[in-house]
Amino acid sequence: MPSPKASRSAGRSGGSPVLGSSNGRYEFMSLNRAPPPHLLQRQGSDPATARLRASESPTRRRGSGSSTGSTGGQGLPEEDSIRLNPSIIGVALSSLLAIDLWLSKRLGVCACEDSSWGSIRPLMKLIEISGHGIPWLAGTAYCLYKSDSAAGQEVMLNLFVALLLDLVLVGIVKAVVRRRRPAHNRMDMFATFSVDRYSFPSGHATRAAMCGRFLLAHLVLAAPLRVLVLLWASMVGLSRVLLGRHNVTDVVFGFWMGYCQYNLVEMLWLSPQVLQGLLGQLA
Ligand SMILES: CC(C)=CCC/C(C)=C/CC/C(C)=C/COP(=O)(O)O
Repeated sequence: MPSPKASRSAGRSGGSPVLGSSNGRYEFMSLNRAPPPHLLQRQGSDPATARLRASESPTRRRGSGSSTGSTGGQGLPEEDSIRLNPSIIGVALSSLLAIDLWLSKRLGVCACEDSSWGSIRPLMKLIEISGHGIPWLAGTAYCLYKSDSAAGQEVMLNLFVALLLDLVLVGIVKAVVRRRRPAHNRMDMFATFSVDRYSFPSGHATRAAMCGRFLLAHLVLAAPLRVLVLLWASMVGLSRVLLGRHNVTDVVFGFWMGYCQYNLVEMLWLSPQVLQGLLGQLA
């Protein structure tokens, strides 16, 4: 008389779904266990699964052939189940990057004058300049010089330091990641550093997010102006993709990085006492 286990196996080979039911109950396959042969056969016929399996570690591929024999189907060694995860993360990352490249190319509608939205390229370039480091540094230095209140000087000096910090941090990440700008970008940007040939993250997006938060937190602005700040920051980010300067992920990460940079600025905030010391040393 066949054992219940044997009859379940027989039922499966008779065409039950991959993660289907036997005796009316669903079964789920552990990632740590080698799949039964009938599942391997099915997976091999599915191109997506075949790609997944091809990216598995050699150890796992070796193991899947012998594990039922050597371990009696009890499972693979711990190290093998750990190695499976990076391959899944790898597939997820490559898919995200493929979507990113495809979407960014489609959205790069102002990349040159004869692009589909090429007529608004000058407007996008104006928005680009509004988020550039030089006008921000020059404007902040001017306000610092003109400010006659201690509170105003404190805010402007901290904004100036924040802008310098942003340039340094973005420069470091760009130099480490070294992601090329999109192929459809025309490198006709105003005043760039050598690291600015790299695109990850968008320096304009980090600046827009950080300065946007800074202005909202430290300037007393009426509601329409607060909305304008948010709109400006969003437009700076969007214009990077429309101009073909960046991929979408460069801008999304840039916004996140700028948001976090503002937290850092708050932590490192230069107090009036420190300021007086600094100004005293300068004088
Ligand atoms: C005083 C001083 C060191 C000024 C340097 C300002 C400068 C050249 C900033 C670079 C701004 C820039 C072109 C960033 C690149 O932005 P992405 O959004 O294209 O990454």
